Amino acid sequence: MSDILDKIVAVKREEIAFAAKRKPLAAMRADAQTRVLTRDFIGAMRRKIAAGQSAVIAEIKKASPSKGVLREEFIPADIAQAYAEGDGKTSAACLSVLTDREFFQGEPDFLKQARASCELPVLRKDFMVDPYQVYESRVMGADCILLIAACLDDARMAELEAIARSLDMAVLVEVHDGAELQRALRLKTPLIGINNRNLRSFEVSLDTTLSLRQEVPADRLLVTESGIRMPADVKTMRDAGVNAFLVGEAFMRADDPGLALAELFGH
Ligand SMILES: O=P(O)(O)OC[C@@H](O)[C@@H](O)c1c[nH]c2ccccc12
Repeated sequence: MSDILDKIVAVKREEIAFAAKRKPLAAMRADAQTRVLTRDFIGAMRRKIAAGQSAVIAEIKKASPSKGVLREEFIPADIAQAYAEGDGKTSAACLSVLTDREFFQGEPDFLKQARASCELPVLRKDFMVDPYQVYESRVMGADCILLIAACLDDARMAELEAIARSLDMAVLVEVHDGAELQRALRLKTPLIGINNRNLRSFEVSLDTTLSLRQEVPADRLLVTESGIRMPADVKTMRDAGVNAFLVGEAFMRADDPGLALAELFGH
């Protein structure tokens, strides 16, 4: 267990084994297959961009392993509504909800509550390593899942993507370096996230996106993730042709996350 990512993955495997005792894979899969209608995650992003706006995936995250608790009063339904409304002019395209308990103090119920309180498509933000979690995501109500390239080999990544697609969920594949990006580009999904935060050291640098962006083909939708805090950060990205963002902490620390979003992205 050399670093935090290995530790997280180990905990995930334990959680999956435990959950599968109560509800076996076959039952979870069958349940997932009865669910109807996801919300169009990629469409919601593209619509914002087509309107000349930034496509913001606004995150609902109580705590993080690097920063601890980010927000004391934490009511996912209220935060989701605030994001969906913004200031009436500038608002979120989609939501991201942390469901990991151990490291981010998240819960599956947070996703359900957030999704029920608005019309935005929702990304389940967790560490996917097993098909079980993909079926479970669909049962939770997720419209999109995150696949972190650093946690997955090629075969597993493609397998999890195929399951997500078969269940009508979108996939955001997350990378942090050129090698991971090349692996991600072999998937079918157009949604490529470049995480400015190194998940092993927690160091954040917006140069991660700026230096990798040219390697992302124009038919993919590049999402810059983490460390976006100021209007100047947004401008730097937009000037570089990056129009999609995943933002958490800057909103979680604000009294009104929806107004904070409008302040950061309204221009
Ligand atoms: O809070 P920030 O710096 O705005 O970052 C949001 C998001 O990118 C970050 O929460 C994140 C990106 N990839 C992840 C993978 C797992 C957990 C969390 C993340």
